[in-house]
Amino acid sequence: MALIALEKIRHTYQERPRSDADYALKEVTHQFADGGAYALLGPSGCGKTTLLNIISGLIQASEGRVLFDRHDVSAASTQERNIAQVFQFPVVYDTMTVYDNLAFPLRNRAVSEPEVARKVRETLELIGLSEMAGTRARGLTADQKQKISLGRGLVRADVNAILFDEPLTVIDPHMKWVLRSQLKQLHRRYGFTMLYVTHDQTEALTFAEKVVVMYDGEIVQIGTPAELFERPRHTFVGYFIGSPGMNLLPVELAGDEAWIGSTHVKLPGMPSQTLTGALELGIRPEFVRLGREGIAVDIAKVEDVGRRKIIRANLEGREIALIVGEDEEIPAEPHIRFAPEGINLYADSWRVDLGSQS
Ligand SMILES: Nc1ncnc2c1ncn2[C@@H]1O[C@H](COP(=O)(O)OP(=O)(O)OP(=O)(O)O)[C@@H](O)[C@H]1O
Repeated sequence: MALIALEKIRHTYQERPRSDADYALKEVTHQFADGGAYALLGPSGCGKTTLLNIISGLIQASEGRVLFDRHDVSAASTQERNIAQVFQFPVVYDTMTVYDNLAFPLRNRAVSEPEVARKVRETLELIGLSEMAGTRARGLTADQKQKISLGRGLVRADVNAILFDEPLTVIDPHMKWVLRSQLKQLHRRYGFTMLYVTHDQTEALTFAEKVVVMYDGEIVQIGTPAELFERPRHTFVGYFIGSPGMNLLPVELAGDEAWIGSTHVKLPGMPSQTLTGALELGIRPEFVRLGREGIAVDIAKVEDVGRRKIIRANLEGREIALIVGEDEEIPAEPHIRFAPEGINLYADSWRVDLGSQS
């Protein structure tokens, strides 16, 4: 396994890029620790696959360098980089048996047959295909074939990293959950460096130790699931992670008070910098309290979602989502309060340090 460093990586698919907007990746500098489990999370088109392919060597970046353990591999092929890659759709040899499909990458590297047998059996067990070792791949279902692809990625112990690009798309929901937990266990057991591309926050948050959130060709935040939830650095992270996402309300500032129309909210601290651009107060639905005191609101909608209720309230024409327990009573004259530890301030979409907060 290797430490993977990206230095000032930029990439464009256009021959004559004129501005930043022509770049699929605007500028990425980041180190993926040896043995780390990372998810690259972001909406369709934000540059996740481009970044993954630059790491694997399928694409050469227009600018910048890729280093594996401090060696410059920018010009090296995927094979030279010794990377295993699992794609969204199965890549299997139809005429081979399930066993031979998994043995193939090992035999290619002249691994001894007893070792091939040991590794293949172990991997078959992991992906739940032991019973099918002797079956030809041709007749298998799409999700069985994808399990073979996963197995082929996992069978080699000597790779520098395993890269997954939305590998569970074709797998049914229950098996998705099983495989995700198995990947996590495998990471704990063998310490592979794993990078996992997804646009699904549940997948990212359950798989990864660190989540790399991408938006419009840039990394906007790298953090643990708790950090992304508690302190989103960018409004996109607040909105994209969480269900429902963070409430974002345009505000005007007067000292340590934020004004939402004619309503004011005391901030937990004073901004430590001069602010420019549009200001927004961000608060997750989990930190909005419902009661008989505070800011008067109208309730527009109540949704029952299992053990909690999502309430959509209306404050001076702006919608605010809040989450309450399933048995919590909705007062006849509802009011809300913002828990101070949940209040964030954003200037031009970036989080402002409020002194007292971490
Ligand atoms: N081969 C290509 N030629 C031209 N443009 C491309 C090519 N591949 C990707 N792009 C563009 O680059 C941008 C980033 O695409 P990329 O596939 O990396 O995003 P993504 O986050 O992986 O999205 P998805 O989840 O839909 O795969 C998009 O605007 C896309 O249209």
